[in-house]
Amino acid sequence: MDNTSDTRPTRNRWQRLLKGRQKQKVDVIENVAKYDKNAIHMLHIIWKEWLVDPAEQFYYVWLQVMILPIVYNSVIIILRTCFTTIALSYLPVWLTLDYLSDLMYIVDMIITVHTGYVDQGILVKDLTQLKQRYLHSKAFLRDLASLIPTDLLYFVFGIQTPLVRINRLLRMPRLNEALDRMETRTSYPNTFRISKLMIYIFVLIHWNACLYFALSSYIGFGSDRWVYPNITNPEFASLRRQYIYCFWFSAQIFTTVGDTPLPKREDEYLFMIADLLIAVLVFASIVGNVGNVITSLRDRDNVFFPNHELVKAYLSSHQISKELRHRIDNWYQHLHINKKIIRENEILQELPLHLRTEIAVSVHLSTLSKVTIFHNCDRSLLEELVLKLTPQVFSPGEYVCKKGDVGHEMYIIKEGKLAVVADDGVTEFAVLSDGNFFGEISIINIKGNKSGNRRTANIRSIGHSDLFSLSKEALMDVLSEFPAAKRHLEEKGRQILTKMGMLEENGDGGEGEAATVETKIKKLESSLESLHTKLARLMAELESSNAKMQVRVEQLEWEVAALHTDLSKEEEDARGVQGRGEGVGGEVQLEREEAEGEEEREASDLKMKRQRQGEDVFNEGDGQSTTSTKEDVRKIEVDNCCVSKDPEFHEQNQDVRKIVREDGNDRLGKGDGAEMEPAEMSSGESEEKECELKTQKSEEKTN
Ligand SMILES: Nc1ncnc2c1ncn2[C@@H]1O[C@@H]2COP(=O)(O)O[C@H]2[C@H]1O
Repeated sequence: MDNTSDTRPTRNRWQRLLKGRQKQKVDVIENVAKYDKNAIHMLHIIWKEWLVDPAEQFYYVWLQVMILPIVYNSVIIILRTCFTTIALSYLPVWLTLDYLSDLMYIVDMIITVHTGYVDQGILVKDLTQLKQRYLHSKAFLRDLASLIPTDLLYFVFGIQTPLVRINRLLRMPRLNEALDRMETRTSYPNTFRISKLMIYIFVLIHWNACLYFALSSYIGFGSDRWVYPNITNPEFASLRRQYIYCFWFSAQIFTTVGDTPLPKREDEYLFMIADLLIAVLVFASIVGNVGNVITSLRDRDNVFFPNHELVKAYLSSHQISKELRHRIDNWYQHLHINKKIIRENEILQELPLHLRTEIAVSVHLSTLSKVTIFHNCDRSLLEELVLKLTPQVFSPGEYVCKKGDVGHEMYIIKEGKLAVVADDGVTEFAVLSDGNFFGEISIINIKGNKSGNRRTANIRSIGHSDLFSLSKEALMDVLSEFPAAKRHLEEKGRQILTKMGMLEENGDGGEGEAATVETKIKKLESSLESLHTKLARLMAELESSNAKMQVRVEQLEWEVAALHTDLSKEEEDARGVQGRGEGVGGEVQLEREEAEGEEEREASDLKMKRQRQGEDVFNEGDGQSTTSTKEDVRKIEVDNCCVSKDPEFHEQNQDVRKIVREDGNDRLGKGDGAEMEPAEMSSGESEEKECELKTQKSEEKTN
C-alpha cells in the first residue's frame, strides 16, 4: 500500500510530463502543418498575383532567351527538311531540341499573359484584364497556331519530314521584339544594326542553300553542272561538304558575285531568277544600311564637334593667314583626339531637365567640388550651377582674357595650366591649374576696386586647357543664394587687388558707387512701378465718379428748369393780379409781400432738397464716393454753375430745357411756347446770380 501510495504521485508526474510532451509534439506538428498550409497559400497567392513589368530586367532577359528557340526553328527545320541525312543522323538530338523549344514557347505564352501593359501612363496589373487583352489579341492566335502539335503528322509523312513543324516560325515577331529591345539598350547601335542585318542575310543564304540542295536532289545530283555534284563521289559525299558547297553557291548569288555555273534546265533558270531578284534586294539593303550607319556616324561627329569642313571652307574663302589656320586646325585636332565635346549643352537639350542635371552632375561635379569656393556648397546649389557651365577649350598660347577688357564671365579650370602674365606676355605672375578659378574680380562688385568691371590681368593658356565659363548673371544668381561663396570670392579678389595696389583704402571705388547707383535705380524702378499701379487705380475711380457727377448734373438741370418754369408762371399770375387790383392799394401790397415771403421759403426749401439729393447720389457710389462731404456737393454745384456759363454748355442746356418744356406742356397741358419765353429769360439771369452767390459762399467756406 505504502509502495503504491509512494509511486502514484511519481507516476502521475511522469504521466503529466508525457502528456505535456505529447501535447507539445502535437502543437509543433499542427504549427508546421499550419505553416505549410500558409506557405502553400502564400505561394498560391503570389502565383496568382505574379506580374511581369515589361520595363523590368526579367522581361528583357526572357526576350533574349526566346531568341534561341525561334532562331533554332528558323534554321534547323529547313535544314532537316532538305538535308534528310542530317535529319536522320541526329534524330534524338533534334527531337529533344524540338520539344525543349516547344516548352519554351509554352512558358513564353504564360509570361505574355502575366505581362502588364501601360494604359494612360499607368501599368495595368489586373490579371483578369491582362488575360482578356491577350486572349483577344492577334498575338494570342499567332502564338497558339505556332504551338499546334503538327508533329502528329509524322505518323502520316514519316519522321524525316520536319517541315510539318513550319508553324513554329509564326513566333518570328517575338524575335523582332527582342532585337528591338537590344538595339535600344546597346551602347553600339550601329554595330548592332549591321550585325542584325548580316544575321538576316545569313539566314536567307542558309534557306537558299537548303532549297538548292533540295532542288538538286529533285533534279538528280550531278545530272548537270548547275546542280550539286554526285554525292556518291567521295569528294562531295560528306554532310559538311554538302552544306558548305550549297551555302557557297547561295552566297555567290546573294552577294551578286554571280560566278555560278549556268543553269541548264527551266526549273534551274526559275530558281536563279528568283534568287537574283532577292539578291538585288539583299544587296540594296546592305548598301543602304551600311550607308546609313556611316552617315549617322558622321552626324554624330558633327553634333559632337563643330563642323571643321565648313570652317575650313570659310577660312579659305576669306584668305585667312596660314598661321591662324594652323592654330584653328590644331584646335579641331585637339578636340577630336581628346574627345573634348564642347557642344554638350546642345546635345543634351532634348532631355528633360532632371536627366540633364543628373548627367551634368555625374560628368562635372568632380571638377566643381575641387573649386574652393564651392567646397561647402549645398549639392542642390551645385546641381543648379552645373547646368550653367559652358565648356571651352583654349589652345597653347591663346589669351583667355586681356587686361582692360570688360569682364562678362568667370572661368573654372577643368584641365590644363594657365598663366597670369604681364603685358609683355612673358613675365608670369602666377600659374593656375585644375580646380582654380579666375576672372571673378571684374564681374563681382568689390568695394574700392579701381579697375571697375575691367579685367585686372592677362590670362594665357600654357598648353591646351579645358575651362568652364560661368556668365556674370549665372554667378550672381548663385552667389545671391550662397553668401559664403560670395565672401570667399570677394576676399580672394581683394587680396589680388591689394597686391596690385588697385584697391582704394577707405572709399568705395567707382564700382562700389556703380553698385549703389544700381541699387538705387532698382528701388526707383520698383516704386515707379507701384506708382503706375496706383495711378491706374485712381484714374479708374475718377472716371467712375465723373460719370456719376454727370448724371447728377443732368438731374439738377432738369429740376432747375422745371422750377423756373413754375416760378415764372407764378410771377405772371402775380402781375395779372396787380393789374386787376390797382385800385385796391394796401391789400394788394400785402398780398405781394406774402407772395415774396412764399417765394423765399420755397427757394430755401429747394436748396435743402438739392443738398439732400446730392448726398443721396454720393451715397450711392463706391467706397471712396461715400466719404464725400457736403462740401463736395457744394463744389459740384459751383462747378455746375461754372459749366453753365460755358456757351456750348448753355446751348446744350437750352436743348434740355426745350425738352423739359415740351415734356411739361404734355404733362400739364398748359399754354404754348410763347407763354414760356419770359420765364426762360428770367431763369437764365437767376441761374447766373445763383451761381455767383454759390461761388462766393464756397470760396468763403474754403478760406
Ligand atoms: N596675381 C594673380 N594671381 C592669381 N590670379 C590672378 C592674379 N591677378 C589676376 N588674377 C585673376 O585674373 C583675372 C583677370 O580677370 P579679372 O580681373 O576678372 O579677375 C582676375 C583674377 O581672377
